[in-house]
Amino acid sequence: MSSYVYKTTRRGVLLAKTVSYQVRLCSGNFRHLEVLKDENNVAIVTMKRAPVNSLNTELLTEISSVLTDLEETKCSGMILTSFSDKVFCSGLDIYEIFKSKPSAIGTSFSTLLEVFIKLYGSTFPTVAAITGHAPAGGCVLGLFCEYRIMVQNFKIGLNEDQLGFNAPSPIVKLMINTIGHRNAELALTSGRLFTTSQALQVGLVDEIAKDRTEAFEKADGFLRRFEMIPPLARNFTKQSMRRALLQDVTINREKYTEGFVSMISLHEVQQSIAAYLDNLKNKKRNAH
Ligand SMILES: CCCCCCCC/C=C\CC(=O)SCCNC(=O)CCNC(=O)[C@H](O)C(C)(C)COP(=O)(O)OP(=O)(O)OC[C@H]1O[C@@H](n2cnc3c(N)ncnc32)[C@H](O)[C@@H]1OP(=O)(O)O
Repeated sequence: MSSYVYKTTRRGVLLAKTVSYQVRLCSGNFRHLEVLKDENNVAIVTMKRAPVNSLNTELLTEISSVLTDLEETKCSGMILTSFSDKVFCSGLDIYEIFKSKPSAIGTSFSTLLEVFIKLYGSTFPTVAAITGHAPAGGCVLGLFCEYRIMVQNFKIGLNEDQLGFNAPSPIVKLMINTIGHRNAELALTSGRLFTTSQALQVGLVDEIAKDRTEAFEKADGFLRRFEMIPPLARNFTKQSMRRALLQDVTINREKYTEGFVSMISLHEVQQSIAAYLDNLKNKKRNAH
């Protein structure tokens, strides 16, 4: 697995080969995350759960705990990225929702909602540097951030319908807020995965990068936009734009979790997930 080092430039971060100025966050000891901060208090959070950053409860809990830490240490911005140059995040760990106990499915989903509340509602600006594919929960993580920069020639989208279940309503709303009702309906009902350039066209991502380095330069550029904006004003505006969805998920977290568990536990849904997994394995076999 590659280990990346980030070099500080002006107020942001650039991928670099040499060790430099940044400080490693000491407050957490993470198995699946690397968290670096530059001298301007910008955090680079790199998911590194090989091979494809599938979101199991452990990784989600680590993300949640980093977000708490970043709030407490008054972080001035965050870049969320992946160790991989092929996959940003492959979504929820399918093996935690396939043939699993309802309690395990519930814990995984409820932790995802906790991440939503902290990431979508963060006081600091957030940007996803999407260095590879981002299906389902991978796209969801990107949507929780304020801005998405995606490396060319990958796929992103909410393909839940392909797995046999529907995307819960908060994420449908978030998708509508991002790409509009018509595009969201067409995309969600077919479980569509967009190529990077299609995603840009529809507004699912904000910028395209040719590679990881450019994605970081652009992420840095996004965070620098706020240098002259008083953080308090920025945050009030952000919270007012996001309040309705945040309140809904905060108040109804248990209800949404129960709904997700019931849906995933249905026999037909489990059968669809099994077929989807077979298909994934066959694709891999045929590729070799
Ligand atoms: C307000 C908030 C509301 C939130 C609502 C959220 C609603 C629910 C959200 C999400 C649901 C989900 O995320 S379900 C998961 C859906 N994920 C996918 O459909 C992705 C499936 N994977 C792929 O398409 C591909 O693996 C890939 C494009 C991501 C990578 O392809 P690549 O060719 O590089 O790698 P492989 O396919 O060979 O995979 C390698 C290895 O990883 C295993 N794998 C892949 N994805 C997952 C996964 N999601 N969970 C667990 N494991 C996964 C794959 O089986 C391979 O394993 P083996 O090497 O053992 O065969």
